[in-house]
Amino acid sequence: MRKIDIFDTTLRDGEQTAGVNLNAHEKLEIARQLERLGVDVIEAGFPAASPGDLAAVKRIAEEIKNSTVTGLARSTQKDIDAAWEALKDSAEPRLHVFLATSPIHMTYKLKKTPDEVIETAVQSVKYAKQKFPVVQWSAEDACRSDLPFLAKIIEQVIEAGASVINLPDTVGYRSPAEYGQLFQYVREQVPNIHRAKLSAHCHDDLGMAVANSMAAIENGADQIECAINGLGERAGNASLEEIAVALAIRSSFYQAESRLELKEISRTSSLVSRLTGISVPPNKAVVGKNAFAHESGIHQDGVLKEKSTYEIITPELVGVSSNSLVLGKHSGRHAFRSHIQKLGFEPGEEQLNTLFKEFKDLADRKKELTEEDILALLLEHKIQPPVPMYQLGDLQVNYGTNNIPTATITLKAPDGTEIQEAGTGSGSVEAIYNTLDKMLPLPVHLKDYRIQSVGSGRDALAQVYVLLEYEDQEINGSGTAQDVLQASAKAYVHALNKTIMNVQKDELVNVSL
Ligand SMILES: CC(=O)SCCNC(=O)CCNC(=O)[C@H](O)C(C)(C)COP(=O)(O)OP(=O)(O)OC[C@H]1O[C@@H](n2cnc3c(N)ncnc32)[C@H](O)[C@@H]1OP(=O)(O)O
Ligand SMILES: CC(C)C(=O)C(=O)O
Ligand SMILES: [Mg+2]
Repeated sequence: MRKIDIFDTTLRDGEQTAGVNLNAHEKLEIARQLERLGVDVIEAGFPAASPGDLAAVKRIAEEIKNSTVTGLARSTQKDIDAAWEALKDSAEPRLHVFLATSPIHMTYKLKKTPDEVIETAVQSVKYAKQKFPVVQWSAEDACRSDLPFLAKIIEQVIEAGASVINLPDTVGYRSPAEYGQLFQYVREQVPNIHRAKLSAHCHDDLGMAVANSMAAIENGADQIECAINGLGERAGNASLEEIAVALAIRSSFYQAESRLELKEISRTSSLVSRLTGISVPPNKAVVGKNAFAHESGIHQDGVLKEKSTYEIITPELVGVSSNSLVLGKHSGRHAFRSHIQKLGFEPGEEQLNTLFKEFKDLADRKKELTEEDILALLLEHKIQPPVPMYQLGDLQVNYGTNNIPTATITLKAPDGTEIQEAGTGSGSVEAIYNTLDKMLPLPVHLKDYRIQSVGSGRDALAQVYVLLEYEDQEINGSGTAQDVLQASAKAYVHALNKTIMNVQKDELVNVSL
């Protein structure tokens, strides 16, 4: 199996996404997460761009030790000096220096002849090599360059000391087959290419950045440059998460793998989305909120019977706790039954048919069915969850920046008696959950906690979902209230009630219609 180096450019090309501007603190936070993700190289910025970017790259280079840190520079002494200033204290100082090689760029942008471009490239690599042990050289717009000229300049920059050669598809122009051929051509026509690693850097203007990167791997690329959530100039770069998972799932086809900690992917994507302000489209592969959501009845039935029928990636692989079966107008009876069973309801076959018909009618009228809608449907039909149920009574939470958060809770037991308890936690929600654990001691473990608003506006309801682990089962609970702490308590009590019901399953009484 070949090892592919993952070169992350979220903090450089990714930051070139229109509207994105990260400060040094935010960049450092992302760099730490990229290190946890296990990327081989972090391109932390463009030190000559601004004093702020130089300082950010310097901070990252000083702190990050398990990934190599690099920075970009034009082929000028000033840019290379700025990069050295930023990177000299990193574990293995590495420069990324570039110069355009296509006739369009050389003529109109650089206003240089091809010979002048070769001379500039060679001089910049030689200058960089006096400082940096590792120099990566990029032929900007390689994909629209004259091939013999490209081979000639690559040979000379390797001679000058470059040990990584990048062939960027700067404007996202090539098809996968063509991009693969470019790698083959360079490998065959550049006599000293064995002295360098070959790198791919693809843009998504025609939606082919990931496919092109994979084609480069098939044709001998050793390193792939990519960005979290596919961020980058214009339509963005190849997205790291898609390449990483494609390599993991299809490693036998590509005969290659990365060293990434894939379970960090979801967390990394969320962090980058939060700090850049660029949200991830729901249908985005691997990290979109729908990537593991099944909506249609036939798929849901398949997944309930055997997940691999419709899942080639397990959610756990990339750090997502579980898949989800979304109830909507395309859902079928199997998913509907499974959903209401998880809510603690056990309707008979006839009840199920009536409920399912009403559910379909409702789904035709509403875009998205919430858990509250389903509960309302069940209660309308007087299908009661089996007893016993504990009900949340009084809830009081004491919180102050200098105090230990304390919760005092009253629960109404199924026999009508009231129990009261107080407890503390490191935050208000934890104080509530620690108190409830004291009141209803069960060997449960909180696996997931999510909060969202129902609708928008300052008066929107808070909806909390919790997922508890009890022995080998997962039990969810939900609660809705105007106040987030009350919704949190309700969700936990809901899940604890369902856990108790599971414990006492034999004694359960189903109330019929
Ligand atoms: C494909 C890519 O993603 S390349 C990276 C793109 N990223 C960025 O540009 C972000 C950071 N850039 C910046 O902050 C600024 O552009 C700076 C500080 C680098 C330069 O700013 P300025 O000096 O004001 O120049 P400006 O950006 O307007 O123009 C670019 C100049 O660099 C030249 N240039 C472009 N690429 C290179 C290169 N690889 N090597 C040397 N010179 C280059 C251009 O020809 C132009 O030169 P000119 O002024 O003689 O016409
Ligand atoms: C600087 C280079 C590598 C680049 O971002 C590109 O060509 O797209
Ligand atoms: Mg780029």
